[in-house]
Amino acid sequence: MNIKPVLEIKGLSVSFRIKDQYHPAVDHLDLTVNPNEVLAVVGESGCGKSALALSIPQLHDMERTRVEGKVLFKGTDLIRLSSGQMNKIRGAGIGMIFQDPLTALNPLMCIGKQIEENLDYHTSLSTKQKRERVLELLESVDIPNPVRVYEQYPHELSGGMRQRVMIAIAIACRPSLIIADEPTTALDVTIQSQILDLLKQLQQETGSGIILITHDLGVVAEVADRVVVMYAGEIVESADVFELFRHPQHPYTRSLLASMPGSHTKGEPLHVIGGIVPSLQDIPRNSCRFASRIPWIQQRMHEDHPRLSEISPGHWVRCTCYQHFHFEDETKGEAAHGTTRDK
Ligand SMILES: Nc1ncnc2c1ncn2[C@@H]1O[C@H](COP(=O)(O)OP(=O)(O)OP(=O)(O)O)[C@@H](O)[C@H]1O
Repeated sequence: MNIKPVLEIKGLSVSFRIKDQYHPAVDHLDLTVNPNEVLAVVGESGCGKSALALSIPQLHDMERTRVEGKVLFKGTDLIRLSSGQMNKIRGAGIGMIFQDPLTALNPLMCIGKQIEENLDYHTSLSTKQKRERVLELLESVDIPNPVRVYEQYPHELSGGMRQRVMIAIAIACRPSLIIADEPTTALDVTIQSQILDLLKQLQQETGSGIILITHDLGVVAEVADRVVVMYAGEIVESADVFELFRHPQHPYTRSLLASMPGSHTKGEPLHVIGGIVPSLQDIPRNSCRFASRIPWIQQRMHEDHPRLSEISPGHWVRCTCYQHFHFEDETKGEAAHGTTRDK
């Protein structure tokens, strides 16, 4: 069966202006999200995940940002839409959930009215129908006592409850796509798990596609169907979640996985590859962007202008360096290079 993606991103570049020059934080990126699918985008801080997330609903400050390529939402290129056209899609076709509901919610408006605002803008429900729909939404995100919460203000709710409200707002108009940018990062582990279960359950009920941005591989393992690993503005690996966790290939993916609590042998320290994500001006644009963090791999083992190659059906990896990467070489390599790392 031919499934039509809800989101197709083609050749997307998002560049920020720094001292009158534009530097891509997302660089010629392609990805698709299908209905009924949770696509996780992972990477360390500074890899370009939020730059990507904000470019879908066109939320960048266009005074300082250049967005190029195609962002096709059910076939319509969002980059080409006017702000009026975009407003109609934002909140209706596309729902958004961000890390910090306290800044996203209006502190002066009660919860019920905030959810109703979205319905006001995108539907023609009567006042009575709107209230009923809001109570139904609060119930669907497992908020106890929806009638009371309807009247409450954001500061009266716990972090987990506020995030449930954000989810209720995001799903209010039954969007085909939900963008969740670090939705559980601010929450403690038990609540995190409940929120993720809720997202997954709602997604299964509505058939929407979710793009889940996170730095946390534990979150990925819990809910994702497919995973895209980003490094310095590029996808370095993408695969089905099981394949990625069982057969990670790119040195960056492998180091992310090896640094996950629970992934290492008992009693041994977590494995962490040294170095940091380069700043935008320092990203090497024509060679392997991860090379400087694995200096024990010789330059000739890397590709010039590395491309994504499909190494097994649906499993894509960038640069040939993955074929030469072994963790045990790291210590030898460091000795040979005289490099030291923070302990
Ligand atoms: N408005 C901006 N102006 C200039 N540079 C920016 C701007 N926003 C982000 N950047 C830079 O773009 C790169 C990607 O940032 P981005 O926030 O997308 O990363 P991220 O992976 O989402 O990290 P985090 O999880 O910390 O948000 C970083 O180098 C960041 O410093």
